[in-house]
Amino acid sequence: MFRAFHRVVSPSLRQAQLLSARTEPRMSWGYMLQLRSAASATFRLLEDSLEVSHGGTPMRFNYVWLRDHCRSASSYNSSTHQRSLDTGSIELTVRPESSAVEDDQLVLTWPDGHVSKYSLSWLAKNSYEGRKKATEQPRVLWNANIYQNASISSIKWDTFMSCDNELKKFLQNYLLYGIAFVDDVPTTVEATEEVTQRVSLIRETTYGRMWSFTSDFSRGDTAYSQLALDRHTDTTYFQEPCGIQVFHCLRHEGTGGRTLLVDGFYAAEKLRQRSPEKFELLCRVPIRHEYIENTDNHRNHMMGVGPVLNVYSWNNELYMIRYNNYDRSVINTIPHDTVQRWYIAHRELTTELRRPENELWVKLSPGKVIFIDNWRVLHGRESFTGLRQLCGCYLTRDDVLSAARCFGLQA
Ligand SMILES: C[N+](C)(C)CCCC[C@H](N)C(=O)O
Ligand SMILES: O=C(O)CCC(=O)C(=O)O
Ligand SMILES: [Fe+2]
Repeated sequence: MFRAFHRVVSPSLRQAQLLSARTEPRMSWGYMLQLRSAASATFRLLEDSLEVSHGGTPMRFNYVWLRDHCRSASSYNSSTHQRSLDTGSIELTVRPESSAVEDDQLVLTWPDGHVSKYSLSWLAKNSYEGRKKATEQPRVLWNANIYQNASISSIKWDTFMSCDNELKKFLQNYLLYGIAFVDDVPTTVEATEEVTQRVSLIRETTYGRMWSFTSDFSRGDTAYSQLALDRHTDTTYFQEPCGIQVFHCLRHEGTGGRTLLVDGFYAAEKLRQRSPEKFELLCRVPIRHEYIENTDNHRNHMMGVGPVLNVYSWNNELYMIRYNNYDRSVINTIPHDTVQRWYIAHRELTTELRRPENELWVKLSPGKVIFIDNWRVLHGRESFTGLRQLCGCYLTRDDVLSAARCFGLQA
């Protein structure tokens, strides 16, 4: 917080300070407010924005933005956390008529007399310059060793269902690693449904709400066979791929059938380090995925378009990988010279994803429910023999993240 004295620099002094300003943008009007305190900050009113220097990089706040983000009672309803102000009514050339510092707040008075107040901590937290350097979601990227050495304590059904602290612990694991387990779950579809509803809402898809399947070819997809499945993310053919995949193996009388898990972000970050331009290409080139099903009971034609790697534009942080070589459709969204470069980049990512040291193999035994971040962690399976029954569902990502945030976790 900044409880401070301030000093309004007189217009004659302003010129001098202007000249001494190093590489800062031209300040053609306004004046400087100086705050001296433990957290000292300097405010400068520039042509089109307010500049706040506080510690490191100066932060710039556009004037329309400042008016738009006014938290006064007439501009913002703090009980619904919604904006009341009509942004369309703000003059796009608006500038504060005067400014002052009172207590912990920067006070701007607009030409129509409206007064807006902003605390330094609020400005710092909401600046672009701050977000650019910050991480949206802290994660521990892993290969098999890293994950195993983390020795994450197991979460048990009983306490998970009754104790909020266990749920919080589970969500923390899930956010950090992109996978989390609940053990000792009764081996029924109903109990699996209950355990997932503790976390989020179920996302109903063409496969149903809760699904339970065996290798009976009941659907037109390789998942419904005994064949091995290479690492992939699911529902790449949705415009928004499902956020979370839940698996519970209710029974398996036979051999094989282990589950393969690979942290897609670990592999992608390796690619970013080794070949930034290949990483960048995979972020930029849109690829189509498709699911075409034409069986007696099911007719579907799904299509989703998006790059293999997705990063936030402001901080380049990865937030989604779409990787499914089975469901990837015809590439016709890029010119031929880019196609070759895309295959090279895709090959290097594939090589990373296939390194044996990155593979975490687990045998899902009845009672063990796994939650997989389908935007980050790839899954696959070993071929198997015998009767194997797997149930599970997809969850909505928004609701999982919301649950985590309500516990105060960063998500
Ligand atoms: C999970 N469940 C068996 C219901 C569906 C499997 C979907 C398989 C599809 N190829 C994909 O990867 O999205
Ligand atoms: O059978 C398995 O273990 C998983 C199959 C699969 O990839 C899926 O259902 O999405
Ligand atoms: Fe899958």
